[in-house]
Amino acid sequence: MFVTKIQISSFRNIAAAEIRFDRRFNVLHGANGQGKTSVLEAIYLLGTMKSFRLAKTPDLVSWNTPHALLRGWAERDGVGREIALYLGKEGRKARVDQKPVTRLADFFGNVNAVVFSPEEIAMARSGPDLRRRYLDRAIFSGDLGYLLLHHEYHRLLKQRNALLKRGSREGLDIWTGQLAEAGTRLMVKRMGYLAEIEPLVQRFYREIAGGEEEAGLAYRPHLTTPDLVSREGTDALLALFGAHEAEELRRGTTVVGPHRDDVDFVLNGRVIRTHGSQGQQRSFVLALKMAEIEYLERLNDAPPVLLLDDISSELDPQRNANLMTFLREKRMQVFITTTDVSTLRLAGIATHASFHVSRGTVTPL
Ligand SMILES: Nc1ncnc2c1ncn2[C@@H]1O[C@H](COP(=O)(O)OP(=O)(O)OP(=O)(O)O)[C@@H](O)[C@H]1O
Repeated sequence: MFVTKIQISSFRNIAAAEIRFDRRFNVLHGANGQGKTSVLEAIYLLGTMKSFRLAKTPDLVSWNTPHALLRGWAERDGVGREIALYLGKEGRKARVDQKPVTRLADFFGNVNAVVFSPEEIAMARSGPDLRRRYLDRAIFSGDLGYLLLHHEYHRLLKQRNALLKRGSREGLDIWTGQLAEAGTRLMVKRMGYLAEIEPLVQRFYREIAGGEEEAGLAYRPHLTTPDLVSREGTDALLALFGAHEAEELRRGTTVVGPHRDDVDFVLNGRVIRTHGSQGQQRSFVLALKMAEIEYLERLNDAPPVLLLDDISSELDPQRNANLMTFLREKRMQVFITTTDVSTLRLAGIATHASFHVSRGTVTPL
């Protein structure tokens, strides 16, 4: 899977750019705030319709312009696709090969992208929201059914919350039943994904950090346990909703459920959020990203593209070297931003393209 070219107009601080990429390594360098991350963000949007910086559409459109347009040319198994994404007042509209996208399945899968950025490293020490968002994003990228299920769960949650806000018990059981059903399927998928990637995380963690520490991923469904969720069908969630119904009616919102789940990153049985050093936290997230790449490669028979946003400042020379070895072996397309090219170790990478980014202008070197 490769992105061969991208055209950007009126996006963030980039008025207009056309960039032809190398199929292996692409280095974007320049000072802070010049637009490097915006190029990665544009590639990610063409793959997922979402910003990895969690930005809303108006944040993405250049100030004082009505809309932004992104176009990308991607290639997978020798088949080329042209993907276009319009960002404007009416929201986001996509076309693939000039045809409007009516089914999400026609859009997703053309560009699978994995991001590794300082914000991702922060999730090892943050509250549950970032880890849950990471988990959801990682599952979406290989499973469109999960994306649809996630939408369904949140649609039901909104409806149920509207009812709770009115303080009405009428019809509540029906929404509760549907929410428990969608929620349980969501939780089972989360568990399945974590079980698949845990051995990969263990392997990569050992390769990065050396030593005998055992990395683990412990799913923490909100106020229940994984074994209850898998054993009892929807009973575990129904029991939770039942136990909290009075509180939910009082507060006018659904207080339990998978929208509050967490996943613990664990080393030798200890949660690294509270017990890990910064070095362990960084190694862990790096191992997690490598596992995500390996998983997607197995699933699609092709590795995703990797967006590395300014990570050399986060990784020490040894971890940087381990990452580069992994990338050399993977033969995947990589986009990397940096303020300092000297920190990159590109030796052994057969080809690469470099671009200088300054005030929203991208110049090939
Ligand atoms: N909607 C927008 N319209 C115009 N400019 C914007 C918009 N949103 C952000 N900017 C500006 O665009 C620039 C883009 O920064 P970006 O994050 O891409 O830079 P960067 O080169 O990756 O920097 P850093 O190394 O600090 O991450 C910033 O200076 C920001 O103020």
